[in-house]
Amino acid sequence: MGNSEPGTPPVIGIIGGSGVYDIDGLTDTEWRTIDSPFGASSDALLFGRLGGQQLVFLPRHGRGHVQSPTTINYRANIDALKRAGVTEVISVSAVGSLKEELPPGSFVIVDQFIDRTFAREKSFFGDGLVAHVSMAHPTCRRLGRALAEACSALDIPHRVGGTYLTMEGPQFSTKAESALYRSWGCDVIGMTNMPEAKLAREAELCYATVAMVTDFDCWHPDHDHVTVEQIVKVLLDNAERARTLVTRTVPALAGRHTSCEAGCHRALDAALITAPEKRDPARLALLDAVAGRVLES
Ligand SMILES: CSC[C@H]1O[C@H](OP(=O)(O)O)[C@H](O)[C@@H]1O
Ligand SMILES: Nc1ncnc2[nH]cnc12
Repeated sequence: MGNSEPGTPPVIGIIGGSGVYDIDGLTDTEWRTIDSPFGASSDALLFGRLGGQQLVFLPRHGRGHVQSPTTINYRANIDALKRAGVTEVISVSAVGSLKEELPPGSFVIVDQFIDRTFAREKSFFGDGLVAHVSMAHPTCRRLGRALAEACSALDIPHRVGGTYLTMEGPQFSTKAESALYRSWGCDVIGMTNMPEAKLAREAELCYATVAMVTDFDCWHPDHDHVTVEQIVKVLLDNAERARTLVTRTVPALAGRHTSCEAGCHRALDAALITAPEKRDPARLALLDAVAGRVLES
């Protein structure tokens, strides 16, 4: 089960988005299904090693891209990663650009989100055990720094920091929506990173997203609408660079000997509000992995 106490070695989880259905260069690989009380994860998890580092990969939409952004079981995915021992999660995602200066091919190390999704389970907690975690800084600055350094070393055009608007989908935005999100100052748009980032925080996992721009959405005067065909053309090259980026980033994360300096591994310290004697045993049983650290003490 997940363990992020000081001194425990990191286990890096990679959630691969559109176009990223495997990771190159892993040794000792095994696809393993992890049972979760929250249901079925998008696919089995690929366990392996990269150099000396233990790594667990999950294709967000399943191999062959069979799950839509709305039907992905985000809770099962994060719970399964936690049960697999993962301590930090790198999310790789295709996005549309809402800024002229972020053309297709650019990478953004996202540090903020706006959540416009409305048809998804967004919390592990609820009646019987209520918790409120901070989402002021939704990504881990340490993971973000490692990703940015790897982008620089690989000469990948990238921006450090940016706001990712999560829409419900699966249809792309209307022009009016795209203009609205631009007026809010958002940088990129996608359909998956919420509630994923919220759930990673509740599960006390470090989380950072590398967003790979595939298109200009539909606001751009020279790009009247988005199509999957256009996206896939850019996606294949982006996905190849993302795999290289992950390979380069993972060794930099291997040397952590204390729990995350940004506090991700202690997100539940001040989050539970339900009185101990009022907690629902059925809810507690679901939370053995996600909240075991704070429930056992
Ligand atoms: C294939 S384009 C739309 C699809 O791609 C993004 O998914 P992911 O974040 O998993 O790369 C976007 O959010 C949509 O789900
Ligand atoms: N324009 C866009 N809108 C939403 N999700 C996307 N994923 C890739 N491009 C996108």
